[in-house]
Amino acid sequence: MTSTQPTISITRRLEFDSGHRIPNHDGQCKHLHGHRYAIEVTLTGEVADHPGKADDGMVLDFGDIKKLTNQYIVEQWDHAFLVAKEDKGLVNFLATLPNHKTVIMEHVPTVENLANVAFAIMQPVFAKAFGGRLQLSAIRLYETPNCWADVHPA
Ligand SMILES: Nc1nc2c(c(=O)[nH]1)N=C([C@H](O)[C@H](O)COP(=O)(O)OP(=O)(O)OP(=O)(O)O)CN2
Ligand SMILES: [Zn+2]
Repeated sequence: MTSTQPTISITRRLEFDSGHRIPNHDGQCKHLHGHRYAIEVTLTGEVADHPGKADDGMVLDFGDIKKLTNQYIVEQWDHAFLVAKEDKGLVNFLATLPNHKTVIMEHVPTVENLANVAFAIMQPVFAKAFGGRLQLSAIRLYETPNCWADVHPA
């Protein structure tokens, strides 16, 4: 039976702090620096019609988006230095710092690439959770209040 319910998108925002650099940048961003990133996770699905239940009237409890995004992204990247594997001098330097939280990325850590990685991590997580009834429809990652990248399903 096909559903008559409209789909609705909901978005949960979380923030974290990370260091990075863009090694071949022709401006300031080639230097080691950091950002307070903000990630906005948008899920699309039907609103639950479960009178009397905790999730009645929700696509998903915002707390569930927070929990999973914290687990898979924020706890991994917060107060970490995000470095491209090709940035070998820096990778080697960071490895000399005892217990330093370093995340080695496949590609240069632009906001586009980081948003792409976050989407690739979170898409299967949300596809498997909650009975497969939700779609990760967007990830928006802010590098600064003025600069961000959006990723949507292919
Ligand atoms: N397309 C991209 N361009 C740039 C990226 C990026 O990830 N993708 N990153 C940077 C720098 O890392 C930096 O984060 C952005 O610096 P900037 O342009 O200076 O942004 P601000 O918001 O700090 O700029 P204000 O001048 O203070 O408004 C560069 N480019
Ligand atoms: Zn930067």
